[in-house]
Amino acid sequence: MNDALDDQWNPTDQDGSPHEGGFRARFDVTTERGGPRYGEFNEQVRLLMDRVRYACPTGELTDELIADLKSINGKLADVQIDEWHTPAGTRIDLPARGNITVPPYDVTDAGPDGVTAQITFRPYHLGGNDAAHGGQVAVAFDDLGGMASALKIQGVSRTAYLTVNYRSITPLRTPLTIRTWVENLDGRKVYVKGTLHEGDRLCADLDALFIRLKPGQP
Ligand SMILES: CCCCCCCC(=O)SCCNC(=O)CCNC(=O)[C@H](O)C(C)(C)COP(=O)(O)OP(=O)(O)OC[C@H]1O[C@@H](n2cnc3c(N)ncnc32)[C@H](O)[C@@H]1OP(=O)(O)O
Repeated sequence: MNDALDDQWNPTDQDGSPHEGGFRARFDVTTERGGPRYGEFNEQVRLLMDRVRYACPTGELTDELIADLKSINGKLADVQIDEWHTPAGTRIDLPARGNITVPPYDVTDAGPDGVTAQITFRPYHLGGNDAAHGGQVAVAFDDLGGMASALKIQGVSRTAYLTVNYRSITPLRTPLTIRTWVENLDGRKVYVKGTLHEGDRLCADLDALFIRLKPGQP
């Protein structure tokens, strides 16, 4: 990868400190970065992906959309910073902490005993036949399984394995309940379980292992 590309994907850290490992033990969460309408901005991006997923534009409209998107991407190119200071991932007041790459969830309960959240898979999370893509269900379990691990060990861990059993169809556009909790701790090994329900119906369950990172471990 050349230097220009490397800079594009790894913008310089704002405070110049070296990365402390796979995830930083501490980074500032916020309700302010991106401004008071950042949540609305997130929603527009999600809506864009919903519309793109089901759109069949004419060639002329595709030309117009490319021009519009180039303009938007140009504006965003001017405000790139490192991952530790972006609103996406640190805006704790927004669904999925403002991270549009994760299916939007709202945490309703979180602590050392586990995490409960309401999650809604969007139209753009389509796998097929109006059901959620299995990989998107795994993304949700990874994010919230990682959160359960972090809250239990009060530290950072990485996913070693993540097994998802798909028990029944996971619907789109429907509020679902997702739960994750630490089942067992064995040294650095954090065994996490999880469930995804529509009402009483089990859609999927999780069996995962997270490993607590050693100081400085990438
Ligand atoms: C709040 C926000 C949450 C966001 C959560 C998002 C989480 C993520 O997506 S992380 C990204 C995906 N994961 C990765 O990229 C991880 C890549 N893998 C790695 O970095 C390393 O393999 C890592 C860190 C998992 C383990 O490596 P290392 O720290 O050297 O540990 P290592 O000594 O190999 O293993 C520790 C123990 O775990 C066990 N172990 C490690 N991997 C596995 C595995 N896949 N299956 C079973 N056991 C395993 C080892 O056998 C060992 O056991 P014991 O202590 O009994 O001998």
